[in-house]
Amino acid sequence: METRKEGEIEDMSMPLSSPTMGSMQIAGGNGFGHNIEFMSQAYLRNRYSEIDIEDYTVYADKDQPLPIFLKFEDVEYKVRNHQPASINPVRAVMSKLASQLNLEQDKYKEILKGVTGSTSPGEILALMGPSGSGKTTLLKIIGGRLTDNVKGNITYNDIPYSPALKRRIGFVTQDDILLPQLTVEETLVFSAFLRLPSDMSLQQKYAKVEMIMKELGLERCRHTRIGGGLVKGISGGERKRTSIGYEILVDPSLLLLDEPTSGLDSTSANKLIHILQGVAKAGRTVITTIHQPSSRMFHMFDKLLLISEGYPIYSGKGRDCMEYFSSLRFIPEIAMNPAEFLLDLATGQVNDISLPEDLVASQGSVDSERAYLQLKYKTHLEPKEKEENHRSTKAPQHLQMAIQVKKDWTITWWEQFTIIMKRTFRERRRDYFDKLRLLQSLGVSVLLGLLWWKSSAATEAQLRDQIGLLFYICIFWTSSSIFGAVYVFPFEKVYLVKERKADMYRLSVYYVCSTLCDMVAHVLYPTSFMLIVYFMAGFKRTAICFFLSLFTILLIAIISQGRDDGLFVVDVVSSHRRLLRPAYTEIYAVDEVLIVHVLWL
Ligand SMILES: Nc1ncnc2c1ncn2[C@@H]1O[C@H](COP(=O)(O)OP(=O)(O)OP(=O)(O)O)[C@@H](O)[C@H]1O
Repeated sequence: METRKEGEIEDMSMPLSSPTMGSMQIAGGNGFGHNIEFMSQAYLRNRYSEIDIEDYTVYADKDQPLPIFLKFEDVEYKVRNHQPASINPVRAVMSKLASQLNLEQDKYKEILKGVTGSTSPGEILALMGPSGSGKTTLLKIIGGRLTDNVKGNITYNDIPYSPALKRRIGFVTQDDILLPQLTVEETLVFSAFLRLPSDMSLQQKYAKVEMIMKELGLERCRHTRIGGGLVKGISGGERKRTSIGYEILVDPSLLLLDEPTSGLDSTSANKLIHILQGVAKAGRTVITTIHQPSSRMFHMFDKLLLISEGYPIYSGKGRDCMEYFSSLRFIPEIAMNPAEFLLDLATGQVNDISLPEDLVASQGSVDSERAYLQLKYKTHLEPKEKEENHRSTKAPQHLQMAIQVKKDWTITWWEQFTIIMKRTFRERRRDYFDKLRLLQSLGVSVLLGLLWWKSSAATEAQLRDQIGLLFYICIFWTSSSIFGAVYVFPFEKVYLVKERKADMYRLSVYYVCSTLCDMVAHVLYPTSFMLIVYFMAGFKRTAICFFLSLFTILLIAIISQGRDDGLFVVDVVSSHRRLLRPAYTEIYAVDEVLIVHVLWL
């Protein structure tokens, strides 16, 4: 899809009038919960079917959240069942051909089987359903993170997804991807500095972080490391709240949350949903998956989509769902939390639920109850949803255009560089000053020094001996740098992928910062190594010879590491990454040959 520059659209779409929702600027920029009241009134005036174009002129300002009216219709998604690859090339080609011609339907697993719905700014849409029903998958499709094998129609202000939307969508994933060595405060501050508009002062950005931490109850653990894996850090609930803070900090227009309340006690979960309500009422569209909300929480959702094995069985207003199911004669026989009742229906566990007579008569099994509910959804609710989607007025043209506008970077390349540089250094500094690493480097240098103790280059055989040592040193520093990158990158890959999906910074910034930061280690260790081995081995004791040798080794270490970082970065972003892998070994081989030649000369 064509993406245009912001300025062009502003000129084309409408004359800029002064914002009619003045306090929204505060909400978009600095405020968060304070002007919710005012915003909610503005949005109540502008429900989907009665969009007042004048009221939206404010979004021409790039820092304002753009209202996103989301519609999805007949969304289907399937994945290919894993099968061992055939070693017979003819069979492999046939299988590929058959799959392309759709002849192998049975080899696909259907995850979503026609989901329809819609949601508007100011609303919270809750996706409910048992584990494995397809909630996360739907959320990922809506967030533009799953695109292959997706069928159906998903529109944002009546326009299909485009990468221009990346920076308008906040996605809180189930597995909270946060850098483990940073503290909670550092995590939020770096995110604020990277993503909040440049016209906000540093104080305002700090104040916003402060406010989010207060709202989410993160003050007590602000100086605690995030942790993860073997690093001890904050609790699971605090981690979840930090992830949410990380996303809502930048006021995304569309906020998607995957199980935000998992790991929280019921009071914190309620508080969190209150916060999400505030975010929604301030003009954002919020979609959240949720497993088992308390009845209090349940009533805070504006819309509900109940999914059972990839099929929707209810969609509509949360408060109407009990009425809908009782109209179908599904009535709880004991007092039940509505969420519990809905999940029982979606899983087919209907022990304490009275069933409609026609279903009882047909000797209901678990599957027949679900099939019954799916059928009822298809006949009663789906046509209504589709009709509503089609009947509702099209989003105003300027909103349609604005959605295609790629937001400019909030800060310059240099500003991104300084922030990412600081962040990378803080994240990796423990590795750089690792005692074991230092011990290894010094140990090897002393060992080599002893083996080549006071060697001389008087005869050809002795010279060859010294060249052997030089060769060993080159190989040692090449492989050390490779392993440095191999150990760091797989861990950082998930963060890089996540942040790239949110379009947080330029890829070149990440690459330059990663390479420059690692230079700390690639200068410190080889220098101390060379200081020992050079003099113990009795190489020429002239300043020029020493510094040239040191310079060569530093160059080898830095180039090896920079090249590996580069290959890994390309590996992450390239769609032809498999083709790259054979290239790794070839590049290394050519590299080593070059190094040896340089040394010989
Ligand atoms: N790439 C894939 N390959 C095979 N199966 C997949 C793939 N992605 C998802 N699935 C399957 O699709 C189903 C739905 O997964 P999804 O993560 O959307 O469920 P969910 O409703 O979010 O579950 P939970 O509440 O446990 O997170 C699951 O059965 C899962 O195993």
